[in-house]
Amino acid sequence: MSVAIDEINRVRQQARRICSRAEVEDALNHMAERITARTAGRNPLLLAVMNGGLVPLGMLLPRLDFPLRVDYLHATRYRERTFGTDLQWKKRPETSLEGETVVIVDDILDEGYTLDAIAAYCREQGAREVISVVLVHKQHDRSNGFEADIVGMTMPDQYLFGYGMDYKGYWRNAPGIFAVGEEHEH
Ligand SMILES: O=P(O)(O)OC[C@H]1O[C@H](OP(=O)(O)OP(=O)(O)O)[C@H](O)[C@@H]1O
Ligand SMILES: Nc1nc2[nH]cnc2c(=O)[nH]1
Repeated sequence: MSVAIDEINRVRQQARRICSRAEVEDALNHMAERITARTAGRNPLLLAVMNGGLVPLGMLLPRLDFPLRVDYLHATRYRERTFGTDLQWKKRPETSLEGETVVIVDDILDEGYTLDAIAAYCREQGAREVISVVLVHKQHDRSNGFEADIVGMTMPDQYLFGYGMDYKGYWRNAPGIFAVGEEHEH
């Protein structure tokens, strides 16, 4: 998809900051404590859900001081748009999941279909336990009912970017969590 860089800059300028960098860092600290309590000593395999899971997992790793391994998978429903459709698998994890304690890490749980399908896949592959972790859980009535085990923050029903979450492929790097203005939501 080609997007005019002017639009990308405008979206950032017009966005509302929902969460500061310090607030996100604080949420990451709490998430790391909960992941540690749940999985330290179990030799877990952490899976980043690319692309958005890259940032929260990268920021969690130095906060987790026990033996663990890291792999990734790539599955996407939004594909750089602001609405989701079918889940497309681009890459399955390389590591065998048989008998593993698997920790799936993603940036956001919105309608729930992405993590639901990934957790189901991990179980089908023989994972011993599957723990899902998200930085953000968005609140609305369109959820499929899937709940993550560890949630950093809950957020209102707006299209968000920053800390892994993109706007048309951009601003995953934004230092905070921002809601795009309504004029850019679709
Ligand atoms: O709960 P859901 O409504 O299923 O949506 C959540 C998913 O949407 C985003 O991924 P996206 O498909 O945008 O791909 P990305 O990770 O490359 O941004 C996000 O990273 C989650 O994986
Ligand atoms: N960037 C981004 N990706 C999403 N995927 C599902 N919901 C969202 C959202 O609000 N922002």
